Amino acid sequence: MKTISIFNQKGGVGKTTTVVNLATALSKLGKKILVIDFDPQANTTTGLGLDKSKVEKSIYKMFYEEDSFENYIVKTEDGAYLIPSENALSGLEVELVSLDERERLTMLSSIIKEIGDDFDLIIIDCPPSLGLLSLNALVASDSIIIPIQTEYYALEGVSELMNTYKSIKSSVKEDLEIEGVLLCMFDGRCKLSYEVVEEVKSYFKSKVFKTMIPRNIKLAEAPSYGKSVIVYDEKSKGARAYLNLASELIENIKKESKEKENFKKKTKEKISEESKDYNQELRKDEKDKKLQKDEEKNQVIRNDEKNIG
Ligand SMILES: Nc1ncnc2c1ncn2[C@@H]1O[C@H](COP(=O)(O)OP(=O)(O)OP(=O)(O)O)[C@@H](O)[C@H]1O
Ligand SMILES: [Mg+2]
Repeated sequence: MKTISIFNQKGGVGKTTTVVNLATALSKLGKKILVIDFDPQANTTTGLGLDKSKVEKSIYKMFYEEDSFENYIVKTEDGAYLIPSENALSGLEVELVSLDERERLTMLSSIIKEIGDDFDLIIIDCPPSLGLLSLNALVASDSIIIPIQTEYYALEGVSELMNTYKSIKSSVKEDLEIEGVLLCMFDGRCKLSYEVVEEVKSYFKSKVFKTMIPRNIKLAEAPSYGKSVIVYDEKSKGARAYLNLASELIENIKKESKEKENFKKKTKEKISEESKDYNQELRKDEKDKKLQKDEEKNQVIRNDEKNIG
């Protein structure tokens, strides 16, 4: 199981649209996906068909109640599972401040650990800020997907975002990875969009997903029906783009885990090779010592014989 945060402190770049549609697309491809809406705006919650004013068992409540985690998970009509949010979650930011530094950052991690290995993937929607809610989401994640809107100020705030990422990596979560950078709301008729794509690629290099999300009216309409675009209009460009992204992500994760396995295997082989060499050397050393001792003994005997003679 892997946990991925969809993160960019800039507002309106396509985080929630990506969470809702990527999660649904992955479910459609047979994966068991849990979405955690960790934004007090609760747009993912409504986008997946729930009335946020009627939510009782939200992620916010999970921080205070003793109930078992299954009771907070809802199966959405679009196929993914969801732990919903509610506006009251914004209060958590203030409440976390009173905790000690480590606990303040690891509260969501502890909750996710309880969920265990029930899902193939957990996807977290983050609020548009670098506050404690986002930091908790990053610390709880194995990797992040950074959606970037292909518009004039696309890279604005990216250095701040990268500084936050690096500071989390060097303090609490050494192995936090960038899963990929996703170009959103791409407009093929606009020259500027192509320029922004080049700019983002020269900054993030191979980390940029091959799939780009086009600006598509169906993507904007679907949330008002409480549906993902995959269910709202499966043939739309938006739906196809998120289905492609889901396949690309699955391939990347497969590749990554193969590489990790190979690395583990190679390290194991290297260790066993080294210990073999070491044992051989040890045996040779012992043999040499024994030969030397034998030689010394023989010398004593020879001397004795000489003396007797
Ligand atoms: N590819 C797209 N084509 C058309 N509209 C889009 C697309 N992606 C997102 N939108 C629309 O743009 C707006 C912002 O998108 P979204 O809510 O996903 O951004 P966000 O990063 O989650 O915002 P926030 O920072 O407020 O949480 C929404 O109205 C959404 O419907
Ligand atoms: Mg959002």
